[in-house]
Amino acid sequence: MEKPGIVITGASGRMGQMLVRTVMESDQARLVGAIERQVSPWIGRDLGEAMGGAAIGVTVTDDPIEAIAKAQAVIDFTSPAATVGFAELAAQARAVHVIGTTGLEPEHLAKIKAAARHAPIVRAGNMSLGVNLLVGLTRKVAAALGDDWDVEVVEAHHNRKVDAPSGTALMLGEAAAEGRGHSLDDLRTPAREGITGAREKGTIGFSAIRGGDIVGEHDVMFASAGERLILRHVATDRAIFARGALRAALWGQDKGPGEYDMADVLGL
Ligand SMILES: NC(=O)C1=CN([C@@H]2O[C@H](COP(=O)(O)OP(=O)(O)OC[C@H]3O[C@@H](n4cnc5c(N)ncnc54)[C@H](OP(=O)(O)O)[C@@H]3O)[C@@H](O)[C@H]2O)C=CC1
Ligand SMILES: O=C(O)C1=N[C@H](C(=O)O)C[C@H](O)C1
Repeated sequence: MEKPGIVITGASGRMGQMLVRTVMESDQARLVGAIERQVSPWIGRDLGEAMGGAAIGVTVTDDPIEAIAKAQAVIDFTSPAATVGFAELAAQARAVHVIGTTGLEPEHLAKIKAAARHAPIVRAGNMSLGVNLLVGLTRKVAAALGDDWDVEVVEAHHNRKVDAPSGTALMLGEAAAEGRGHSLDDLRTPAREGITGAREKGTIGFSAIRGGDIVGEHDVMFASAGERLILRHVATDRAIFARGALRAALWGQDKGPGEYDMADVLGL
C-alpha cells in the first residue's frame, strides 16, 4: 500500500518546519504539499531550499484547495481562523485533519465539529506523550484530593506565543475539573488583577509566563494547608509535538468521520 501523503499548513512556522523535518525523516509517510499564506516569501519556492537545505521537490503554495485535494492527511499548526478553513477543505477531500492549533473559541470548535461529520479530525492542545499522560494523572489526583486543595495551572512559553492560557493548560484544567466531577467552565477562575478578593473554594486558576525561547512548561499545583503537590511537564524540543502529530495522521488513516484526541491515538 502507498504511504499516506501529508500536507503541512503554515510550513514556514516554528511547528511547520519541525513537522516538515519529521515527515521527511519518516519511512511511513510522504510529504506531498506545503501551504503558507499568500504574503509569505516562501510561496513558489521549493520547500527544502526555503528551509535552507537541498531541494525536495515540494513547492510551497498559497492554494490550499489544490494541495489538500491530493492529501490523505493535513497536519495543521496555524491560527484559529486558518484552521477552520482547512477543516472544511480536509473534510471535502476526506483527509485526516490533525489540528494542533490552540486558542480556538466556541465558534471555531463548532465549525470543526461540523467538518468532522465527513472525515476524521484529531485535535489536541498538546500532541506529546508526556502531556497526555499528565492529563490522566491530573484527573486522578484531582479526584483523590478534595476541594480544600486549590488547583493552579502554571504555564510558561516563548515570547512569540499569542494565546493564553495555553491549549495544554486548558487540557490540564479540564482534566482537574473532570476529576472533581465538573466541567472547567463551572470551576475556572477569571484572570487575576487588582483587588480580586479571596479565592473561591474548589476553583481552578491559571497563570501564564511569556519569555525568551521557552518551548513549553506546565505545572499543575494542588495546594492545601501545610502541603503542596506539583505535577510538572517540561518540553525542551518541539519534535515531541511533531512526532505526536504524525502518529495521529497515520493512526487516523483507517478511522471513520468524527472528532478524536491524542488519548484515542495513544490508547490512553
Ligand atoms: N498541539 C500542540 O502540540 C502544539 C500546538 N502549537 C500551536 O500551534 C500553533 C502554531 O504555533 P507556532 O508554529 O509556534 O506558530 P508560528 O507563528 O511560528 O507558525 C504559524 C504558521 O502558520 C501560518 N499561517 C497563519 N495563517 C495561515 C493561513 N491562512 N494559511 C497558511 N498558513 C498560515 C503563519 O504564517 P504568518 O507567519 O504569515 O502568519 C505561520 O507560518 C499555535 O496555535 C500553537 O499554540 C504549538 C506547538 C505544539
Ligand atoms: O505555542 C506553543 O509554542 C505551544 N502551544 C501549545 C499550547 O498552547 O499548549 C503546546 C505547547 O505547549 C507549545
